[in-house]
Amino acid sequence: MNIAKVVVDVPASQTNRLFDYKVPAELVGTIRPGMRVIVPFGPRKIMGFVLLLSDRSEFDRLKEIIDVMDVIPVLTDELLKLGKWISEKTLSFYISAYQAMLPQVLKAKYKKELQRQVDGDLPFGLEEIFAHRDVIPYEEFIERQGSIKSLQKAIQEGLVEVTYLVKSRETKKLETYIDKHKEAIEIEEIIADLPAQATKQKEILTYMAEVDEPVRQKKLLSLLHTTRAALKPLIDRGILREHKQEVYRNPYKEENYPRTEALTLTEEQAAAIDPIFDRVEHGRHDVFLLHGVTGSGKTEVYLQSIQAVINNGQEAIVLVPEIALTPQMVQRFKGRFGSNVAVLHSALSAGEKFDEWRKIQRKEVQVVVGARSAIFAPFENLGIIIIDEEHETSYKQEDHPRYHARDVAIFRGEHHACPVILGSATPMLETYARAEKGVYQLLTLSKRMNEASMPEVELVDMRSELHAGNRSMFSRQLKEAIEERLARNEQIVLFLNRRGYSTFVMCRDCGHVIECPHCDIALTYHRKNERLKCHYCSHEDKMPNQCPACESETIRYFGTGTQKVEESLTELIPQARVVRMDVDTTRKKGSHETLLNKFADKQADILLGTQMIAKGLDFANVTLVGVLAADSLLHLPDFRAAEKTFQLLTQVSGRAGRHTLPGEVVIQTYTPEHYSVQMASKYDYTSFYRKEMEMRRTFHYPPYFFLALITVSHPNQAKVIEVSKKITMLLNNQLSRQASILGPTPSPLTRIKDRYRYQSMIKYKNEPNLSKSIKKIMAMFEDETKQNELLISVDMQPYQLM
Ligand SMILES: Nc1ncnc2c1ncn2[C@@H]1O[C@H](COP(=O)(O)OP(=O)(O)OP(=O)(O)O)[C@@H](O)[C@H]1O
Ligand SMILES: [Zn+2]
Ligand SMILES: [Zn+2]
Repeated sequence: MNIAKVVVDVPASQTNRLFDYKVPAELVGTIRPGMRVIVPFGPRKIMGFVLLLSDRSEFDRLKEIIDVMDVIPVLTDELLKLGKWISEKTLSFYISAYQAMLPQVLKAKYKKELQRQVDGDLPFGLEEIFAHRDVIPYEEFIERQGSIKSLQKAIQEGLVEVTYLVKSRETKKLETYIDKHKEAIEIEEIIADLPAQATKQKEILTYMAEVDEPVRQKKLLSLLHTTRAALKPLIDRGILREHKQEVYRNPYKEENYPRTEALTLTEEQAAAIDPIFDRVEHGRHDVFLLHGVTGSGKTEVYLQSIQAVINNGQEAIVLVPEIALTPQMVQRFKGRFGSNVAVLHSALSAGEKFDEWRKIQRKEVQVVVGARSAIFAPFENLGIIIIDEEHETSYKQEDHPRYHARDVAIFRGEHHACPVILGSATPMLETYARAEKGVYQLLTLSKRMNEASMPEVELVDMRSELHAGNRSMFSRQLKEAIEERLARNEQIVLFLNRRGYSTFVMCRDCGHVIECPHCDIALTYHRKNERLKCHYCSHEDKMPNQCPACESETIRYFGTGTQKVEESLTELIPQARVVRMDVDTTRKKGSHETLLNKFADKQADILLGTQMIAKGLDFANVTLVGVLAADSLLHLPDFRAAEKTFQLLTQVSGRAGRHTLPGEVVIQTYTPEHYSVQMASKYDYTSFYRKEMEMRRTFHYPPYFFLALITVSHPNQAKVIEVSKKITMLLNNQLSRQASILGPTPSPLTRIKDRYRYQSMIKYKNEPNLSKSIKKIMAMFEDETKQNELLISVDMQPYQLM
C-alpha cells in the first residue's frame, strides 16, 4: 500500500479528482486515509487529504508525498464518504466539502519564502532586503518593493530559490505546571533548613510536598498569594521543576452550570419518546418529526433521548440554530450532561472551537451541541442526531458547499443506523409533507406544560391607528398592555423584525433614497458615528446635510431600527427599563449573556430585540409579547415569505406565558387579513399547512416541485444577460417537458459590489440528468469564468432567493 490517492487543495474543476502520490518508505504504515499531507503540485507544495491507499496506479512516474500533517486522521472513513456525497449532491469541489467538515484552524496556510543559495552577498539590491538573512518571507520582498526583474534573474542564476511552505494554523494552548523534583522527605528537610524569613518559599514547598500531581502555576501562586519571584529560586535550585502542558481553552466552565435531573415526563412526552427509545435500543434508523407547540417540552424529550444514547455507550449530535444557541440553551445541556458536552458556536474563537472539536475527536465527550457545522462532529458511534427548530433556514449553508444540515443528518443517521429527530413548533412545509406521507414518523406534543393555554393573540390594524391619528410605532392597545404589565411587575418581550426594517435615508421633498453606489440597496444609517453603511459591500459615507438630488435640507432617516424603537419607547413610557438586544449590542463576547441575565434578574422590564430573541428563551415572568410590524417579511420576493411570517409570529408568541402566569400577545400589522397572520394568531398550524400547500401546488413550488437556482454575475450587464440567456437555452434543450425554467430575470438584488446579477430558476419533478447537464454547461463556461470576471453559481436546494 504505497500509493496514496489524494484530493488536493486546489478548488477547480480540472483538479477535482484524485491524484496519485508515492508514499515514501519512512511513512508507509504511518499515513492513513483521512490524514492531511503535504504534496508537490507543479512548482508548489500544497495540502491534500488522503482518501485511499492502494497498491497500484495507472501512472508510472509518481511524485512522493513530502510530509504528513496529522498523527491521527482528521476525517473518519464515514466523513470521507460523506464529503464525496456532499460534493456530488451540491455540485461543489471535493476539497471544499472536506474543508467544510473541519475546524477553520485545520485549513492549510501557505507561505512563500525566498531562500539564499550562496554564501556571499546577493546582487541587484536584493541584499538590502535580505539584510544578511538566509530566508525572508516573500511578502516582505513585495512590501519593500523589491524588483521582480532582478529577483527573476537571481533565481535563474541560482542565487535565490523560491520555496513554498504549508502550515497548519492549529495552535495549542500551553500552561506552566509545577512539580516536585525531589522526594517529599527531602523537601521537608529543605524546608527545615530554609531561613526563617523565607516564609513564602516555605509555604510553597509545604504545599508541594503534600500534593501528588503537578499543579498549575497560576493556581499555585493565587492559592498562596504569592508571585513567581518566590517560586523561581526553588526551581533554579532544582527542588521543584516546571513544564508546559497542553490545556483546553474552555469557554464553558462546568462549575457555572448547576446540575439538573430528568423530569417526570408528561403522558404526551412519554408517548413521543417511546418510539425514539425503541430505535435507540434496536439500533434502527428512522427520521422522526417532533411537532410540538412552543413550550410543550421538546427539549426535555431531547435530553432524555440523549441520556438513553449515553447509557448505551453511544454519542449524540444536537443542532440548534446559531441565533438560538443562547447561554440558556447551553445551560440546559451542560446542566444535564456536565463535562460530557462539547459546544460548537460561532462566537467562540478559532482556538476554542478547535479545542471543543478535539474533545469530540478524542472521544472525551459523548454529546455535542452546536450550530450547522456541528453535524460533521467526528463521532464514530452515533446513537442519535437531533435538529431543533428544524424549519430554520440557517441550516442551509449559503456558500460552497451549499449543503443542508438535515440531509447530512439523514445520511449519517442511515450510516450509523440511528434515529434522527427533527423538532419544531412550525415544521417546514416540506418536512410536514414527508411526515404526512409516512416518510418521516410524526410525533406530536399538542399541549403546553401543565396544560397552560397558548397566549391570547390580538391583531392590531396599524392602518386604523393611523386613521385615528396615532402616528407612533406603538398602537394604543400595545401601549396600554405594556403599562398594565409594568404596574404588575411583569415582563415584556418586544420584537422587531430586522430584515426590511433597517434605517434608510430619504428626502422628504423629492423622495430620493440614498443608495450604495455599488449595490442595488439603500444605505443604512448608523447613528453612533453619523455614517451611512452598505450591508453588502463595505461602502461607507457621511450622512449628508442636503439631498444630493434636489438640495433640499429635509433629508432624514426613515424606517425603524431597534435603536429608534428604544428611543420612542422611553419617550412614550419613561418609567420602562429596557434591555435592547440586536447585532449592535451583542457584538462583544459575553454581552448576549450579560443582557439576558439582566432581564432574568428583573433589572429590566422590557426585552427589545430582533430575530435573536424570537426563539429558545424561557422566562417565567414574561406575560406580554409585542410584535411591532408583522408584515415586514411578508413582502419579500420569496415564495416562502408567508411560511416564514407564520413561523416567526408563532415562535415569538410562544415566548409569553410559558409557566404559571397567563400570557398575551399583541401583533401590529398592516395586513391583518393575510392568511399567515390570521392563522398564526390562532396557532393553527394545520390550516396554515393546508392553505400553503394549495398555493405551492398551484404555483409549482416545493414540496410539489424541486428547485434549482442558477445565478450569473458580471460587472457588465449585457454580458450577464447574454450568458444567462445562453444557459437557459442550453438547459431547455436538455430537460424533460415536465420541467420549466423561469427567467433569466434580474435577481431581486440586481447589483452587488458593482456586479450585475441575473437568475434562472429551474422547477422540476424528476430530472435524473439535471446535475450532469448543469455540470456540462458550467464546464463550457469554465474558461470564461476563470479568465474573465464571470461568475456562475448553482444552488441545488435554494432557500435564499435574493
Ligand atoms: N415533564 C416536565 N415536567 C415539568 N416541566 C417540564 C417538563 N418538560 C418540560 N418542562 C418545562 O417546560 C418548559 C418548556 O419546555 P421547553 O422549553 O422544553 O419547550 P419547547 O417545546 O422546547 O419550547 P420552544 O419550542 O418554545 O423552545 C421548560 O421550562 C421546561 O423545563
Ligand atoms: Zn430631495
Ligand atoms: Zn454596497
